Amino acid sequence: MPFEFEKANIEGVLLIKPKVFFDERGFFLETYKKSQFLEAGISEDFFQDNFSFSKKGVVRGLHLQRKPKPQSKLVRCIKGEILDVVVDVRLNSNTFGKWLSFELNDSNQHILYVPEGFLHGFVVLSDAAIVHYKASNEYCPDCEDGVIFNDKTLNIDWKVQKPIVSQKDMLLKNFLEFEAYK
Ligand SMILES: Cc1cn([C@H]2C[C@H](O)[C@@H](COP(=O)(O)OP(=O)(O)O[C@H]3O[C@H](C)C(=O)[C@H](O)[C@H]3O)O2)c(=O)[nH]c1=O
Repeated sequence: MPFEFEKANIEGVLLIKPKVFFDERGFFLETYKKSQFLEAGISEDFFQDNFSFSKKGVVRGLHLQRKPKPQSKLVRCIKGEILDVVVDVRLNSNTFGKWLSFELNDSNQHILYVPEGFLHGFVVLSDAAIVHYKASNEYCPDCEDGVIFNDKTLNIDWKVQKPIVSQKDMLLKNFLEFEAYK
């Protein structure tokens, strides 16, 4: 089976480990397969692919889209290394406010499944990083919400000294002001 699905310590979050086929030319791997992902419980369709390039120390996030266009995501770092962060903000979740971080890089080729109802962000640990991810709904600016990356309540360890953050992300609200996802 080309994929291994590993349950993370928050219900719903999956770390997906593709099988990499090496040969004298280089390597090949599948990065998505409907039938296997369905078996693992990822039944939704993905309607948009995203691609971002970021320099060392860049933090993107913490973002989510609310209904009517919520997004689950399949996140992959195709060049370099990122620390990918997810925060459970689902109403009545017993892990509400809990966050996890995962090192995704072009060596482990790991893919992170981020369900709806999670804030998502990442920081670039390598000189630069290219991130590709699938989203289960199309971009909806009016549905966007988020929390500032360095929120004191969440106290996420981003592992970089001088994060590079967009002006937009610097204006995101604190976690205590954030309305749970329902
Ligand atoms: C997200 C998005 C953005 N844009 C446009 C809007 C802006 O003019 C420009 C940059 O957008 P933004 O600064 O929101 O990009 P990121 O900070 O990388 O946002 C992403 O950051 C974290 C990691 C996420 O998980 C989300 O997918 C997404 O919010 O691209 C689009 O045209 N389509 C889109 O789907």
